[in-house]
Amino acid sequence: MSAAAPIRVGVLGAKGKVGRAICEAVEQAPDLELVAEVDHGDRLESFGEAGTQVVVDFTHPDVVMDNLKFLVSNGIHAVVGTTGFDDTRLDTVRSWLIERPDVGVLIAPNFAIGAVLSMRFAEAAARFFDSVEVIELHHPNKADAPSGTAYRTAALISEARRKAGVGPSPDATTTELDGARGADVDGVRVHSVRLAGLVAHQEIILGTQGETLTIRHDSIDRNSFAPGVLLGVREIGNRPGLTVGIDPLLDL
Ligand SMILES: NC(=O)C1=CN([C@@H]2O[C@H](COP(=O)(O)OP(=O)(O)OC[C@H]3O[C@@H](n4cnc5c(N)ncnc54)[C@H](OP(=O)(O)O)[C@@H]3O)[C@@H](O)[C@H]2O)C=CC1
Ligand SMILES: O=C(O)C1=N[C@H](C(=O)O)C[C@H](O)C1
Repeated sequence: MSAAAPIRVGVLGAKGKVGRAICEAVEQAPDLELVAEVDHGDRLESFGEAGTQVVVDFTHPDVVMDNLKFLVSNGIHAVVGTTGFDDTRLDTVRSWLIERPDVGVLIAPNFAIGAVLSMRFAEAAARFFDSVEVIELHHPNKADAPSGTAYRTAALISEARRKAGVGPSPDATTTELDGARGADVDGVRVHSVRLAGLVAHQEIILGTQGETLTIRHDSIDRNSFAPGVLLGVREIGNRPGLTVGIDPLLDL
């Protein structure tokens, strides 16, 4: 019996920090073939010309919607790590997919397995503590703040507390310098640190009577995102429609 043909993979943002790590990981995977590398100024049409089946996008929040629209309308599956997806954007992607029910799109705020688990742990813990705050820490070249992971973490925490009937975190601050208490994301305070030497890190701090719990994840190398991305590349052809987060691919 002959082995299945390798999946033909393209990378958008191929010269970027994460794009480079993904190209390397695809090249090392025997069941995948890197057939197109596209970066700023290159033509998206080269994906079609190369017979690309799945494109991985790690570009910029300002351009990712145009990229996705092109991929979906050309019948190419997409695995997207680029941030900036709020509910409105996700609904727009769903509306494009109605026209192309054969296409799968996976959008994940974080492909690192530890980061996904840390969000789940925070979601589970959220209802047992009076207070919860999120601190995300990244390299200083990051375009967006808060991080996509922090948005997702805050949403999961907020929903878990709402379902359990837990009230807002206590906070008696009446006088503050703008920004001192971070951003309010779904009722959760999120603090963004940008620091040379860092890659991608997040702490969720929970507190209640006489105890605190800190859940911390550190991506110390961008190859931490590769296993989750490759899992998405292998699975997305069998998952038409929109999948948000890699949780269902991990049976979480
Ligand atoms: N979901 C996840 O697990 C992760 C998500 N991310 C997200 O991925 C995105 C990229 O991060 P990172 O690699 O650090 O960023 P980089 O800036 O290092 O890389 C982005 C690359 O995309 C290129 N680019 C910009 N516009 C286009 C375009 N229209 N078409 C093709 N290429 C383009 C950039 O070129 P130029 O610089 O010339 O503009 C650059 O080479 C961010 O949104 C980040 O938050 C990052 C890590 C993990
Ligand atoms: O820009 C980054 O670096 C990262 N972006 C994603 C985010 O905004 O959450 C994922 C990870 O934190 C790295």
